[in-house]
Amino acid sequence: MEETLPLSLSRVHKPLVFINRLHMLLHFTALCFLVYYRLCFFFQDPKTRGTPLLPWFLVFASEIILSFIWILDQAFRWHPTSRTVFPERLPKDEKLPPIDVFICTADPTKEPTLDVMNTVLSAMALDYPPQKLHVYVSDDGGSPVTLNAMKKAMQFASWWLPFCIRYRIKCRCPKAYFSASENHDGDFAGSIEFLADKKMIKEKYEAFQQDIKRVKEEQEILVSSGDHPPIVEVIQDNNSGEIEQVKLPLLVYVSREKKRSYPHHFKAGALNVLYRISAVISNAPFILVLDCDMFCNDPASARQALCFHLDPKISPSLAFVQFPQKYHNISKNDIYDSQHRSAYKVMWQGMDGLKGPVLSGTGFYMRRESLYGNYKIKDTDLELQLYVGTSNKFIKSLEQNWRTPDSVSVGHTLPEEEILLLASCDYEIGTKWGAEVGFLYGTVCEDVHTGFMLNCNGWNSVLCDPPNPQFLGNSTTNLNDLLVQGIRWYSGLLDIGLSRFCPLIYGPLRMSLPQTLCYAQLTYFPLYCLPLWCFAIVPQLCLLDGIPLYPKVSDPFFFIFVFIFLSALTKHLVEVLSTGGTIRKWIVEQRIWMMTSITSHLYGCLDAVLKKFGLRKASFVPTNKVEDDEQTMLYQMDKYDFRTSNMFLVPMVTLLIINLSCFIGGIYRVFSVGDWEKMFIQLFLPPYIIVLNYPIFEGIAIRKDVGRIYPSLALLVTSNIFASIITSMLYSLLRKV
Ligand SMILES: O=c1ccn([C@@H]2O[C@H](COP(=O)(O)OP(=O)(O)O[C@H]3O[C@H](CO)[C@@H](O)[C@H](O)[C@H]3O)[C@@H](O)[C@H]2O)c(=O)[nH]1
Ligand SMILES: [Mn+2]
Repeated sequence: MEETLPLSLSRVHKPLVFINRLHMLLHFTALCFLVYYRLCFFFQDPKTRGTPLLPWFLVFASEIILSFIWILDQAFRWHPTSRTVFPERLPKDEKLPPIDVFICTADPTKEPTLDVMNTVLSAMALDYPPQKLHVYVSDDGGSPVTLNAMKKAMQFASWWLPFCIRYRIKCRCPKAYFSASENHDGDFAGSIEFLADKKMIKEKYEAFQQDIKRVKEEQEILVSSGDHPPIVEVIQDNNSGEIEQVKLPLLVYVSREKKRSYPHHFKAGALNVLYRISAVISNAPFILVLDCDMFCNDPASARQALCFHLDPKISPSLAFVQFPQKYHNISKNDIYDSQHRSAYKVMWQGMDGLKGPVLSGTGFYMRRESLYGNYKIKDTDLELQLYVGTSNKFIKSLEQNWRTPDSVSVGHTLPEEEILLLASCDYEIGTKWGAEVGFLYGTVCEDVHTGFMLNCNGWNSVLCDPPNPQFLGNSTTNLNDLLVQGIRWYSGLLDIGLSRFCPLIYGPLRMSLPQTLCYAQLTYFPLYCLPLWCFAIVPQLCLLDGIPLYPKVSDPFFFIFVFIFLSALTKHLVEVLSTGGTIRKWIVEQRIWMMTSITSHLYGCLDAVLKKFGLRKASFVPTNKVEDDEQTMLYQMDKYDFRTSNMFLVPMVTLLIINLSCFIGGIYRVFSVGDWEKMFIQLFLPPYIIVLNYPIFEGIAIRKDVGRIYPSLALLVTSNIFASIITSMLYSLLRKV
């Protein structure tokens, strides 16, 4: 009986499907009317139409781009699905497969070593047989600080793991456990023995913290963005813990070789090195990938993921199980939408109902075999060498099942030539690494690209989103980090859209239409910058000059525009509310959409285009993960922290100036001429933009705290000059053409 029970169930949200599709139909019909209205203009007699061609064309083009992205967006709402897992129905521990965990870190100055070690410890403490768990850390900084800290972490693990196991601790990231205001210590909460052990472990953790501090002080932090040799070391398990002797998972430090003259392909390159090295050490069939700032908040994720990977109905074509990214540092109103609500609460569910969610960089259990590319067992050794490189051990691993890693010499820098070969920077030259094998290169959004290609090659994925967050990361909670990270993402995403893997061309023959549209949305939504810039300038300038761009109030088409506007806003509001958000969250998301579109989307697109023409090199600046108390406080108080570069502030301030001045000028003109009926929508637009972006105005004119927009001469002069140039140039152009 037990064996026939399914390991997981999936459920389609039927009422949601109905509502979504009805909304699509209505909204789409209205869009068709809009296009009809705009097109009619071009067939009117130029003398009687009363509006110049250029502004009409610009606004129409913007509406077309918005509608295009809207259509792509609907694919996520076509077939939303969610899943439930039953890990208690899994086979016994002896029958479970081994798992390799990959953790990437790059820069100990931006990624606090203590936090990285907390991630490592939380992964080692997963609820899984320890002899079947192997944790590999990739240190792209090649820093002795990380290596030495790992040795300390291993010592602490020999206390921490037995404690977690004995008292069935739920949160096994020590930092999170000790800083939580309340812990669900379960049955043991009142036990004297537990309390004594907890006190003792807390002291050990404090000592561990001090150790890390000392390690940092002793070794001056040299982040070698330059050259360093490969180092692979298995960390010694002293097993000094006294609570109970338990076996600890294997812990391996890997710093791949770097030379300035060789491309290192950022995180994807680091993951591929781990992928090869782990293949010759443990070769586990499943791999958990974690960013260094994303700890395991619940030890159950491995078993939950196996509910899919071990399900004979799902597993043959299953590449990975993705858990949504969730964060521990989100405030109530989340003024930067740091949690990416729409992505992880709406879009991924939608993709799960198609061919599966896109790979999201961290928090996923990948099947090793799915990254082998198109290799076939019958390939000769020579062919395989051209494919995966010259390491015979690695080639052997392709055909071999997993093995227990007792053959490696623990505690030493691994002497094995072969392992160093696999971590060397020229290993991949002339092979298919990054093109067909492993994590793919060519964009800094390696996750989306790899996930897309897996889906194209026939692999599926699933989303696992249990009520208790399995992983918790650190999200960007200040404007500067948010926008800098945004540039990288949007540039990386558009890279894919502009490459030969453009989803709209590469996808349709390889996957269903809705899934193709989802990927197209992910790669093209940075194009939001074009319509948003247009809507922030063109209707406003036309208002100033009395050029109507929208139907007048008495025109039946007026209601089409009102309907589209309200329908989009209402749909968004309903989604925010139904995914646990508030009306304030809805406003915040609208605002952040505008702010990021005119800044990081724009710069991201420019970056991608320049890269396409070979005028810029790809770069991956890791996000800053050092917590700044002042910044955190501003975020918690819902105050934007405008301490960012003028590169971001100038566009915001410029557009604010244009909107304010055009509104004042426009009102004055409308009152003197009395054509408010014709200009109604254009009169509405600037105050809507200003009110929604009130924090920018407040930041310049009202706030006095550190996070305000400091009215430096450079900022004010540049913004005013930009505003004047845009106004004067466009103003005359829009009237004439
Ligand atoms: O050359 C590099 C650069 C970065 N990293 C690591 O990559 C991870 C992600 O970098 P982070 O700075 O945290 O970037 P985020 O923007 O927060 O990451 C998101 O976006 C990335 C793609 O741009 C994905 O890879 C991540 O999984 C996803 O969480 C971190 O663990 C870094 O240590 C490296 O190992 N080598
Ligand atoms: Mn990150």
